[in-house]
Amino acid sequence: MCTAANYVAEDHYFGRNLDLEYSYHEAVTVTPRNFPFEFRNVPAQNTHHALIGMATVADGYPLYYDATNEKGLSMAGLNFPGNADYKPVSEDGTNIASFEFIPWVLGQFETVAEVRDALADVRIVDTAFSAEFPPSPLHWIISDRTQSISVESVAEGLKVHDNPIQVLTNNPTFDIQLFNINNYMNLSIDPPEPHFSKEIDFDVYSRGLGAVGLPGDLSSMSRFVKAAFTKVNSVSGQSESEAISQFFHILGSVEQQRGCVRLGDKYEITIYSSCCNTDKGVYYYRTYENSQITGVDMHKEDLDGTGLASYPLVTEQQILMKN
Ligand SMILES: C[C@H](CCC(=O)NCCS(=O)(=O)O)[C@H]1CC[C@H]2[C@@H]3[C@H](O)C[C@@H]4C[C@H](O)CC[C@]4(C)[C@H]3C[C@H](O)[C@]12C
Repeated sequence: MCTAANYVAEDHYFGRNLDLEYSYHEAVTVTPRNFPFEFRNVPAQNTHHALIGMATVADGYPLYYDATNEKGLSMAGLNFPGNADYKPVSEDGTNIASFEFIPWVLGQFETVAEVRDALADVRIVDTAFSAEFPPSPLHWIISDRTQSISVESVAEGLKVHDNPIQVLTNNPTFDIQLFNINNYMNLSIDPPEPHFSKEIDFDVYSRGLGAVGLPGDLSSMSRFVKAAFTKVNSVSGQSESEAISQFFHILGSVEQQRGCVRLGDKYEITIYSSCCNTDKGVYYYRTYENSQITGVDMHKEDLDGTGLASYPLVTEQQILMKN
């Protein structure tokens, strides 16, 4: 399971939890403007926007999980098993393999509106990157400072949904996730007013009673509601430190603790949580065992270069002893 969110304080932030029971040796990876982005069925982008995000680099190619470009456009792929349906390559339209979708979008566009227009012609195709990396069943959230869309390649074709909550989790399809929010419209950050009955003397005995009924389990639909409630009600100061802290708390509201979701002999955990300041091009992350925030600044790299810069995750706990 995974959760992604888009958030605006003074600056614009985008990030995600990657929830999984294993790792693909992901690293924070900067792709500079002149790294040649090759695509299997459409022309290469030899010059493009620079990107920063989390990727597995395979055969010199950045397989991005989530990324932001230097214009602030951001995108994340989340598991969508049983629903993702990629198509065979066809003569017409723009055929983009699932593993190419993030670089193809972030390489050339600046806003969600531009992406939405371009997607009218796009087919997500079932081409594998390699035998080792077959297509993963994904759907995507694409965000800029003002709006988000969810993109789903399903049996009926490519669906582009407005995402007014600006959160994405996993199954089911996004239209159902959004409809399900209706069931929680009574939740509130304020103390509840008794509507149950005039005959009963209710006692507001605890803080937080306005949100009784907010799901706390780790299923995808529940995480969507929990992350949505936390994010849309989030209040943070405008400083970088306050905004990042708040963003990690939003993701923390739906993180996975080892032991709560069993998958055979393993447990799903939040491998990393990320928060990219898309205005400044700084990618922050924490890992399951490293609660310290680590950052990589794309503007410290040679963005006019041709080579990838990849920073393996710092996964060891950093403890500040005071005596
Ligand atoms: C599994 C990851 C998503 C995490 C997630 O949503 N888990 C929930 C599981 S579930 O809902 O409960 O089933 C996804 C996100 C990005 C994916 C990776 C990226 O797409 C980059 C490459 C793409 C290649 O085609 C496959 C390997 C891969 C390296 C992908 C492996 C895997 O599918 C990743 C890591």
